[in-house]
Amino acid sequence: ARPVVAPARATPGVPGRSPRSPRSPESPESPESPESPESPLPVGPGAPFGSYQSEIYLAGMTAGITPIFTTNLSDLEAAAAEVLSEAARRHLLAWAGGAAAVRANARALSAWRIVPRMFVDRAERDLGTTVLGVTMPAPVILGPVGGQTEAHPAGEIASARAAAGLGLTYVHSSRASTSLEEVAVAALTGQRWFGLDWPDRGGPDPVLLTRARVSGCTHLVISPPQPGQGWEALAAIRRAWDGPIVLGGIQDVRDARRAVHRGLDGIVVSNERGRRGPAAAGTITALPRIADAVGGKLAVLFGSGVRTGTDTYRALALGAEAVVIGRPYVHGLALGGEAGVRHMLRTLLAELEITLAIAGVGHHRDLSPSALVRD
Ligand SMILES: Cc1cc2nc3c(=O)[nH]c(=O)nc-3n(C[C@H](O)[C@H](O)[C@H](O)COP(=O)(O)O)c2cc1C
Repeated sequence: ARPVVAPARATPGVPGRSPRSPRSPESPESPESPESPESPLPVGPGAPFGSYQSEIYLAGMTAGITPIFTTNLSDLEAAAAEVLSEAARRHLLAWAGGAAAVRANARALSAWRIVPRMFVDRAERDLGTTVLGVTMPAPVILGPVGGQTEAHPAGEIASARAAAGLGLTYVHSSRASTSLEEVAVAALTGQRWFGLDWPDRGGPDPVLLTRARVSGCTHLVISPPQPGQGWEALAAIRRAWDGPIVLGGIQDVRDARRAVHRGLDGIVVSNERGRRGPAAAGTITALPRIADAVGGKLAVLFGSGVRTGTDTYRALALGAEAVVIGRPYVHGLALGGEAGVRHMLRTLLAELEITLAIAGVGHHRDLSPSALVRD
């Protein structure tokens, strides 16, 4: 069987490293090649997510087409490490020494176990949802990640196109390696939000926010203030942005309540890539209490360490309306450009749908913490 798309690319500038399996002569020129025979079956908004496994099986059986890379998302980071340069690995795999926080997140998530149900007839499953007025085919958002051309030459354009193709929302980072306008043109039909760093005293750059607006970003996702930065900038952000505003980095019930009082429309429960020092507990530990305290008053999203469909299920059961993923789609990008991001997303969504089926749940809005037990 030949691979669907050749592995992303060689690892430039790293002596002694070579891509895992070199591109064969009959492989397409680039992962973005329109001819790349990704699957004989239809893909796109409306394709049932849970059928991806049987699609992969059929494509292999009937056409000799194998998936672009592993469907075991827990192995994705290691696979991406194989094709990335040393510099890219440092930037994309362990962010600013946050490895301890990453491990704590993974440990805390995996401690929650799924409770399988029997005697529940659930033929119909629906992953669709609406978050802050945006209709989504699944509760999964691609979070802001800057500098994505380091993972793959097609960078943010590939990620935004893969998201748009599946109808998922993509958050464009203000530190992206590709401009807002280029991404808008490349992924015109996609839902796009804008990820902004907390501004300095001078307030947000009005030109940047206007460009985000004009290029089609509807919502703002802001990183939390750093030590020494006050809340004053929030009023200026409000004045400069008339759409919904989501604040990231929330880990504490009191901060979540403060976000409600300050009129924010949503929060992301996340640990800021561990930049605030190693977390004592994984971020998921804080989610149930925060969701209890402020759920219904603003949108509660979860965005730290989600790697699989099972992790997504865990976060939804513990009170998140949707999850925000970062590194996993960048690993998919490194391994196969746009097709790699699409494969990663479809694998995660298939897994989520199958996990819901195992748990006997038709829609994730019916999930509650009782759908999990703790080790
Ligand atoms: C290489 C890299 C760059 C990132 N750049 C940004 C950024 O520009 N703005 C932002 O708000 N978050 C940024 N993030 C944070 C992600 O959006 C996400 O919150 C974080 O990676 C945690 O999610 P994950 O565990 O799924 O990766 C970045 C993360 C990584 C790994």
